[in-house]
Amino acid sequence: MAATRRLSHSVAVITINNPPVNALSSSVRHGLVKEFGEASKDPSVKAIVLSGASGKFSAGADIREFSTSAMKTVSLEDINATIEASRKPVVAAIEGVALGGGLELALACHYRVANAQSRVGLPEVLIGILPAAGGTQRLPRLIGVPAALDVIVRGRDLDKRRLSINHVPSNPNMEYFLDTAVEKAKKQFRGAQAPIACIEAVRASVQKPYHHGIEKERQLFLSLWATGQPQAQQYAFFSERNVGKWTHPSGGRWDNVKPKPVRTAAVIGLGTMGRGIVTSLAKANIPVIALEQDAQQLETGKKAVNALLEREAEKLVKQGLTPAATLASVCFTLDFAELSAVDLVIEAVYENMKLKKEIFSKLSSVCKPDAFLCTNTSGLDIDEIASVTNHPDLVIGTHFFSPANIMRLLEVVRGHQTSLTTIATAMNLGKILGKVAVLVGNCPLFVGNRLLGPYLEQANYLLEDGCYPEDVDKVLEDFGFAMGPFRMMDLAGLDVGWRSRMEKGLTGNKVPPGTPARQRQGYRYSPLPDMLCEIGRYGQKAGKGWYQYEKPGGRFAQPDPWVKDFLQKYRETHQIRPRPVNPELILERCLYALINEGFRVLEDGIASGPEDIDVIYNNGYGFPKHRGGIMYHASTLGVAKVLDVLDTYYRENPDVPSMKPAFLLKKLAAVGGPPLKEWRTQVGSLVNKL
Ligand SMILES: CCCCCCCC/C=C\C/C=C/C(=O)SCCNC(=O)CCNC(=O)[C@H](O)C(C)(C)COP(=O)(O)OP(=O)(O)OC[C@H]1O[C@@H](n2cnc3c(N)ncnc32)[C@H](O)[C@@H]1OP(=O)(O)O
Repeated sequence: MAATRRLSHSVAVITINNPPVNALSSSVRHGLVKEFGEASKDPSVKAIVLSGASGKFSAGADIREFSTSAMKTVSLEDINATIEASRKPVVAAIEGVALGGGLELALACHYRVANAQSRVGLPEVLIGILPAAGGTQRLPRLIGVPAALDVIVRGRDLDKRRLSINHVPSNPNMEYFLDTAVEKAKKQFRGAQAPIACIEAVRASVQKPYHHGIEKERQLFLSLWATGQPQAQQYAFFSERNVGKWTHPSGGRWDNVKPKPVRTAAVIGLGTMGRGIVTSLAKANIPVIALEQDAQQLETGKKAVNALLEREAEKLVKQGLTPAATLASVCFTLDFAELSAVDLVIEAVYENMKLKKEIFSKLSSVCKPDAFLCTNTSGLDIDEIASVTNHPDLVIGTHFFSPANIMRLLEVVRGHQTSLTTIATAMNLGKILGKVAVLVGNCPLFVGNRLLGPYLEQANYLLEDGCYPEDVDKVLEDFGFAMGPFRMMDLAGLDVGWRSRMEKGLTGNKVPPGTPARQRQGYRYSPLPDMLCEIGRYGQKAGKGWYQYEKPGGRFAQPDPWVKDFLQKYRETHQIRPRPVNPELILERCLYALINEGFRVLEDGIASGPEDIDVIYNNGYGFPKHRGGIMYHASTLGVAKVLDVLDTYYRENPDVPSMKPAFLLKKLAAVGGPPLKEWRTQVGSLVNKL
């Protein structure tokens, strides 16, 4: 786990060896104590070098040990204190990664040398804790409080090499500076405790001698641990890694099916999604052909892609890096024939089955026979799209999230005939693009958007019952969501859902005459969003929706007196007596709707485990990571409680079928509410559609 070798006569090199990332597990820590003790005692050793095997210094504490008694054995800070106190010079030789406890170890050394490619940082805050092995005390002493806060509170990597691009630390009014940082972190991280604890620990480095600071750091760690947030965030961390390990009932798996290389790609359609996808491919150095249907749209798309690439380049330059992606790696065309040699195509035209089928049929005749054909649909049937091609086994859904060059989530949707190689290639492409790819089954709206349905339905019912959009949004944003449902609808555009409801005959002229306004097929229905669309209130892009904005396309949502008046009149028309709905109830109704649909997705075999749903919702829909995810949250509430609340609601509202408790939820409650990691086994007995 840690071994020493001698260089020349006098230098001892201690190497941490714990594949794959040299995490500082209990046995590594014991190894370090032993090797360091021996090197210190050996009179022939004049200097000690600490390094990591396989080109990685260390990714920090072993996160899997946090919930175990192994944490209580020899502490990293004790090791750090011993290293720092050494009379012999100790040098950290950093390669690859020095993250978290790995960097704290390096900070305790007397000198640090790093190769130019190393990633150095304190990402503890991202898994709900703080750097509690002296990091919050030593880093401010090394680089000053403002720079240290930036690294510790945001979990950012330290700038690679070019110190000249850093601001000179200046702190005339430290208390005010730190108080402001706390206020900012509260707003930015919405309920996450780790960033606040990080700031308080750094405050201790300013106010107190080192050993007091270290004590404070430890106390803060322990109180953070008691909040449950670290456990939730660490679950989210491992879930993101687990979803890459996809499996298929036929026995195909991530580790026994080889992806094909994607050397060239094409994107069809240069609307918002297409532009982002082209940029994402170009950033990953994949030459891409971008196709539009007419010269004007092609030119507009080209300008937009250029602007996105420039923005990406600016970001890299600010970090002291050299941008690789340029417009030169993108070829713009109107001619399908130019797609004849590409390895993979991503269709990103608007959501219309007829159009998508026309495109796929054309692709099937112009592309080479082994080209992978992906559709960026956000919910249409992959099998129907595949049915018009010669090779339905090469067709797969790649559902990107907007803006596609920034959002990390990629839902990879497998059709019934999609081959294992196609799955492996799409999942691998996600990785190459720097995304977290989750394999899901084919059902209307897939996983993420399917869950949105019952959630938005409840949000609309809350307006009918007496709430206003800002009341509902506030509750969900206070819970930690990046955005409440109404701000989210305004951002996405209300017309998207409206068009889909018109196609389904839920609104517009296909609704049978005599249908009650608030009912469809005997079930409760809220026509509120349709009514907004009918008068052009499509959301942000129209300058008005559930809120009003400073201008069309404006971003600053303001409660709109018109909406208040509209809702009051609506309630009067339908003789609804408004009643106060307390925040707990708002939260419960929206969250439980999400959770229940999550259980249905699992029982339908559309997602292979609760972690998959959580990764999708955390990364695509702004669910707060410090709460783990929707399904993780359900497990902390307890399935019995969730079932009880849903049961009560459904008994009182039998016309809202989305709240009828899922079969799997009942099954889990019946077997005593096993821990989340055992849920897959319960799902296993149900039909797997993946
Ligand atoms: C009880 C109270 C006592 C109070 C005292 C408290 C003492 C606290 C002590 C010290 C504080 C220090 C805390 C920490 O150091 S926390 C850890 C901080 N480090 C991180 O968050 C880094 C996390 N890892 C990564 O970002 C990446 O994994 C990477 C950049 C290192 C490598 O990325 P990549 O090459 O893409 O590989 P993967 O992400 O897929 O990872 C490979 C493999 O390794 C596992 N893994 C990664 N990091 C860790 C880790 N720190 N601990 C355990 N396991 C880790 C990862 O899960 C993958 O595993 P696999 O899926 O099984 O292959």
